[in-house]
Amino acid sequence: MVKEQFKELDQHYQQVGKNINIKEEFKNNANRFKEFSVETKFEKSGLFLLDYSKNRINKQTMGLLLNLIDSCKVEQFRNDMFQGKKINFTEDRAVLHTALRNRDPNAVIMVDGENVVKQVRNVLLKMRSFTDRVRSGTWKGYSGKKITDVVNIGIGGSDLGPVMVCNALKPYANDKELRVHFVSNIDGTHMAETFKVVNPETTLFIVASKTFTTQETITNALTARQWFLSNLPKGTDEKLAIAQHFVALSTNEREVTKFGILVENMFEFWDWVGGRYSVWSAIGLPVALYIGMDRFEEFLAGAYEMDTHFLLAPKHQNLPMIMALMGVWYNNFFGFETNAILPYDQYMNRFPAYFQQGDMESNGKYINREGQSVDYSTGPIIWGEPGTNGQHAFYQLIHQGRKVIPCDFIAPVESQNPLGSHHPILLSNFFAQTEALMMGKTREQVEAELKKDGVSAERIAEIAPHKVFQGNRPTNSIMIQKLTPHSLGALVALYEHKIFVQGIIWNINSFDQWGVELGKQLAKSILPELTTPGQVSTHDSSTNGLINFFKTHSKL
Ligand SMILES: O=P(O)(O)OC[C@H]1O[C@H](O)[C@H](O)[C@@H](O)[C@@H]1O
Repeated sequence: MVKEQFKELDQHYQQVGKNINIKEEFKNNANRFKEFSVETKFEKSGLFLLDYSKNRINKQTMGLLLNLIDSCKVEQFRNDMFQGKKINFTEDRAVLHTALRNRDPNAVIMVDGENVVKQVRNVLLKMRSFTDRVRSGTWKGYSGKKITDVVNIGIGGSDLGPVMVCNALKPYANDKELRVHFVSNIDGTHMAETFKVVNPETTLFIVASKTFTTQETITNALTARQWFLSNLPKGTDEKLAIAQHFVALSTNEREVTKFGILVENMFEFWDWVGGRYSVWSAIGLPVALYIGMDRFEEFLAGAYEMDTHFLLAPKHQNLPMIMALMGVWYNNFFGFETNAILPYDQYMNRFPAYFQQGDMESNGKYINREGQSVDYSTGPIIWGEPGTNGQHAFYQLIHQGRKVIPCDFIAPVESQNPLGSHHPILLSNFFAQTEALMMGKTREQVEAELKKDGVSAERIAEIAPHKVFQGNRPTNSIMIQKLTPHSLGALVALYEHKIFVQGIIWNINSFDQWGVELGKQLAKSILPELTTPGQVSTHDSSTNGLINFFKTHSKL
């Protein structure tokens, strides 16, 4: 099906696209930046600039790419999603992270006969009352002391979002008053290292799990409970102490109660919230505790601004649509397999990792909506690190490697910490990198430079080829005014919708994650084999060999 829509683009790629040289395009078109950039000012999130002019596109490419929005019915699917239709059909679920951040006081979104907006707002009120009490110190630990540390126990979508946002919005928190810690890995080290730095008297544990059956999270939570109880002074009421120190974020009330957490200490969300889209739900509680509920709601409001833009902006000015189309162009025509996300803001250090899950779990699929294998490429490999650290690590390959890596450069105009000239230096690197990647450096330029430095002709012949840069390496540049709760919300929503548009174009369901299940099932069957005596012979010889090596040499 998609092949049909790709036909014209494929022809264009063969005849024109694959030979586009961005540098030449700039030479021939003084208006290129204007034509291939979108500048918009959101009321609350402030300025957003997407410069996509340093891509291997021309006007015709853009026209054909934009046609995909119509031919793949992106707008219809988008509207279905916002209205709560069950577009996640393999799980028979609506996909409504947009309802979590809908700020319209009169909004009504019905799922199975219930107005979900009402449910969302009730939980937000409960979160507000709780966070206010914890932050002000009215909520007390078992010994009557104020909570100083929050430990979030969760994994995947129940971890990465809060981690990323707490890091990004650190300037809005007060670490002297309240610190947040995240434990995700089943490796006992993660929990053990956290125990070292918190005091049970003043620590609040949040057990965050949509299903409340995830092995890692439940094991970590049981360990935390045991540690907590073993530290209680004799004679303390254990049930009461647990109620003061353990809360749950989940859709599964039965399992939460079974664990021993009171329903009144459970913050609910629903099956129409995908794990990797859940930071906007009760899963955001650690964020709300860390920066306060007002700021958390600003984060929601920023996303709502991007949602509205995604719904209303014409496609040629629609930020998520344009970003999605750039990705499709490289993924499906040039065959570029990865996409680097490079935030030039230290606070955004977990942003690439967050969208590794967001993108790769959503679009890492080879079965289309009709249940057939696709014969074109789908979700890209997402990776990245903050600039300028990445520059001193892996940019060599981006500049001179055999693989072409389309990159997203992201930076705020204003720094949260404008120490001396740090910010201009940081941004000069951002601008220089995107320019260098596109312009490259010719043999002539290299030779002229070396000659000027007095290098001998013989030596020039020897080293010049190594210093040549082909250029023509594509980048998107995204600039915002400042990293605030609002603008972060908008940025995250921008990427979420980019992923959505790509999933529609690739005709896949971006909202299930069956691929994660197989390993989980196998691990469950292997666990008892590790603790029963004797050699294992039920697997392939490699897996048997590994298990038996472990059994022979471990002290279990
Ligand atoms: O929130 P939970 O139910 O504990 O799930 C945590 C994670 O588990 C799975 O591995 C899924 O692939 C993720 O999408 C999910 O975020």
